[in-house]
Amino acid sequence: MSLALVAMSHSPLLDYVQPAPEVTQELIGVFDRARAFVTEIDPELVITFAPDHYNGFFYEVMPPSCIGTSAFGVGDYGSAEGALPVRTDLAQDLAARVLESDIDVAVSHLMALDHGAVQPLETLFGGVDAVPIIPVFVNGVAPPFAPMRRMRLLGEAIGRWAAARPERILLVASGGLSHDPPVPQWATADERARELLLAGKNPPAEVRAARQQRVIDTAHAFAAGTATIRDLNPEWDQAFMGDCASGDVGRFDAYVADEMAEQAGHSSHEVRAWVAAFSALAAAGAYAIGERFYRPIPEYIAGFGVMTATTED
Ligand SMILES: O=C(O)CCC(=O)/C=C/C=C(\O)C(=O)O
Ligand SMILES: [Fe+2]
Repeated sequence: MSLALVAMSHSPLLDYVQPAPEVTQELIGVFDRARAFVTEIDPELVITFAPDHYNGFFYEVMPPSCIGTSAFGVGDYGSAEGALPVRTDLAQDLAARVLESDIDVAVSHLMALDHGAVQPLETLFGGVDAVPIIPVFVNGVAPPFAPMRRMRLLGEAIGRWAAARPERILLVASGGLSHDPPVPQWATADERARELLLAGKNPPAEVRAARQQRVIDTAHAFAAGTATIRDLNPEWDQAFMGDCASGDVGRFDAYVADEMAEQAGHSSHEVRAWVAAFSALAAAGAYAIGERFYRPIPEYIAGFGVMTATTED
């Protein structure tokens, strides 16, 4: 069966910081077009590829990737909280097939999903209950990172499984592109911050509120040109999207983790979700790009991209 894909940046700031009205209008337009694409595809199953921001995955045990057989939203930044409609039977089968193909993916029977995975579902479907999902966590914030080749191989294994299924399947990648939001780093964290990075599940409401306020304050400062985080890198973003559009997923292997952080910010590793999803699509055959939108949006601390694609029959 043919596959379809939507890859899009996310931002915790979508409902918290306002860009210029023309930018907001432009985003409303691109989200409308992405929704129309999804309506046309009418998927029966969505495979989400998304990072986590120390809400579900911690350094106590940090896998490079993980398939969820059951999941819930943590509700950060106003994203949906509570049980999510995971196709447990298919997720278990997918995990077994991926492992059989020599890819070491972790499995979670209780995966916590934050805005990274939930926001695109809400944007594309108006909520999280519209279509059953299989969530795939792709580590995009917590070094050390697996070589990008491993993300390609993971995606290809998932794509081979998906292409053989009878359901209409939509792949949704979430994250990126260049950006450097104030996600705590183990290397620079003090003892208290390290506790959160180690095992910070279910923080008290005031701790979550303080974390979120720090990100919102940084976004205001970044838009005003006074933040100390790395700049967005539109050239890097366009080159990466060009690699996604090329259909030659072997190009992803050339990305090197340290260079990515240097050139495009620490959270540029979130593009690993795009790499896995485009590689999954490519495993089902040649594909054609529909939407290709890009704009750097400092208010969202994001080089913001949206792409759609379908395999050619
Ligand atoms: O404070 C924390 O622990 C995490 C902060 C956070 O969640 C930031 C998220 C930023 C993005 O999702 C992004 O810009 O991609
Ligand atoms: Fe993120």
